[in-house]
Amino acid sequence: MKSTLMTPDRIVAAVRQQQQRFQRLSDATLRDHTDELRRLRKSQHRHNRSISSGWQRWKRPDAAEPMIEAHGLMAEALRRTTGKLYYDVQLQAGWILAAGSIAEMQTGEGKTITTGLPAFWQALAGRGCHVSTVNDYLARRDFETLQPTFELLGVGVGRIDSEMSLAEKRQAYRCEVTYGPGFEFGFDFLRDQIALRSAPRPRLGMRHLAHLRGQSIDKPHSLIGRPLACAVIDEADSVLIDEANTPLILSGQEHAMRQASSDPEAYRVADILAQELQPEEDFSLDPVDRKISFTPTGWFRIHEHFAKANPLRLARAWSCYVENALRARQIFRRDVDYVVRDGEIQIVDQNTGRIHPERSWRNGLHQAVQTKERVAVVPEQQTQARITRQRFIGQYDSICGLTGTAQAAARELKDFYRLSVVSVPTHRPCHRFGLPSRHFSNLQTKHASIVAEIRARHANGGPMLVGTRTIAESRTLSAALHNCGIPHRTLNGIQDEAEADLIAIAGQPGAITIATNMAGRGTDIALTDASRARGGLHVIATEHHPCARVDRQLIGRAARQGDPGSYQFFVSAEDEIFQHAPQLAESISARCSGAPEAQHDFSTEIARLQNDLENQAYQRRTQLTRADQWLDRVLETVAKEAV
Ligand SMILES: Nc1ncnc2c1ncn2[C@@H]1O[C@H](COP(=O)(O)OP(=O)(O)OP(=O)(O)O)[C@@H](O)[C@H]1O
Repeated sequence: MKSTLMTPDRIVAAVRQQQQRFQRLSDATLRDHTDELRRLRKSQHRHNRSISSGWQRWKRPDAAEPMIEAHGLMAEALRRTTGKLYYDVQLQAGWILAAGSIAEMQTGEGKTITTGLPAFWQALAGRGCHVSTVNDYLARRDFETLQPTFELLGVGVGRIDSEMSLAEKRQAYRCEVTYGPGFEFGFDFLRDQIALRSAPRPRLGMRHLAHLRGQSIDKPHSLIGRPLACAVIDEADSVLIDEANTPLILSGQEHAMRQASSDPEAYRVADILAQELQPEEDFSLDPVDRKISFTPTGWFRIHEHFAKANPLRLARAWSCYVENALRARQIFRRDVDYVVRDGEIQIVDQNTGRIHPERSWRNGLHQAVQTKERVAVVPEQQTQARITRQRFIGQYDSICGLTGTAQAAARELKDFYRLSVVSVPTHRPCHRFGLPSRHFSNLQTKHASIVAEIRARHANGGPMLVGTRTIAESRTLSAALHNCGIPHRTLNGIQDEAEADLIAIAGQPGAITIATNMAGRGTDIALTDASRARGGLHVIATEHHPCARVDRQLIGRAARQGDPGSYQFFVSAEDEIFQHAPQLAESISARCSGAPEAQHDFSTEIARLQNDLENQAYQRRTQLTRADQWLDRVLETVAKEAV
């Protein structure tokens, strides 16, 4: 007997059929259809039938019908507003997402417009849908792309960013679809938790009484968002996996803390001592875990010095000041971990390459770095609320996501978020061409070879993207190109030009763009016919990232949508990744003896190293989750005992 379940082909054919039907209707009639679907979705939700319960459920034709109609409407609205027709693979991915799974779509396959399909479907349920991206730039770009489409269908759409006032944000959250960077949704959630905590509690039994009367107890007026219903997460592996180790922390200044810890003299004295302490003799340094351990001699010197620190107002043990000062001097590097701008220390996010002026390190470390850099020491901030990303994501009733690099993280997505990954084929065959990696003994020879390579390729006139790990390296290469008179542009967060303007010209013939990880994910470099004819975008990756997915995202800037494109890695034994594998660094150096470049390919060994590092990171995240779950159980027990 033939199966009646909806297969990807049937789904696509059914959506196309709906779209054809809608093509004959006016914009106003499309809005009427949206209203009808809205009523249906809301009533389904009231009867608790509509929450995504997995991909399989939506393969049943009866369940699938409203979703097919919704996707047909969205497809027609997209055509009218942007002139684009969803590709079959995008409709398949939209379906996977709307059914609550992760869709793996290769880089450049058009995830931006695909997010519109699940967002529209979820918005119809009337509880708000967040479309979460990794940064402000992508949130704005994606919002601007789909705003006219949603508006044509009469769906309210808004956007949040960290610069907005609370009133502007409240307005954006009232919309049916809200775009924003994932971390900002998290911070607003924390702000609301603080507001709820400080609001007067209703008297015992009032909530129950109000419920019986069909009333609701008013929430504090200061709330920014509304209960978290659904999130469509772009670059899902970055948000759900890579950032899972970094909790969201909302800080503020409190009087007592300010009094105790803002004494710049304490940081200054600690900084002087940190410069006197000797490695090995007084302390040892673990660059991988970024930890300092003091030797007995070191402890003696710290306590000896304490006499000088004694009259100062200290917020914590004196040794913590010295340890922070040492970490600031030995581990935290300017133009790598932070930049100094406008008289401030501004943190660089190591995953995204973006600079975050609003962030600060905690427990006195930020002040230690300020002291080292001789900028004004600002009062220490105190944690007001914190939440791990996993716990925050768990607050949504349903989530789905998409990324070009999901399969490599499939086990973790299943274990931690109960999300399945479904791979979607590419729209056109991919023509990305990888050149053999090149290996050097030291940074200097590697940089010289990169410059020589750029110069040689520049003659051909194809556009180039040079992806660096750090701002410092982007500056080094930029200076070298400048000395050779090779015109180029730099995208590293401290450039003068606007990011969108730089991206807009990066695909033109002869364009050379040196960029940190800022351009590593989500960035769409559009080619011209002339640059296609010269082989498309060529990506030079100047270093391997510990996480292979990040490397794949970078090379995924080339050869998108069936365009030609190529990439090549340049590796040196002094690259940061080899801090985790000194023997491998030695092997590379040994193979270079007598020559600047190794005549051996180390790609397999490097892939193995990345795999090991990913496993270690996975273990760390598992521990964090277990600690979180343990905390949940403790809180639950305490709450039960209190009743
Ligand atoms: N259906 C379509 N018709 C025409 N052009 C499309 C279509 N879908 C996507 N594009 C174009 O393809 C390019 C890549 O799209 P987009 O940046 O959304 O890809 P992506 O999958 O998000 O990439 P990344 O993996 O790098 O984040 C864009 O220029 C976009 O306009």
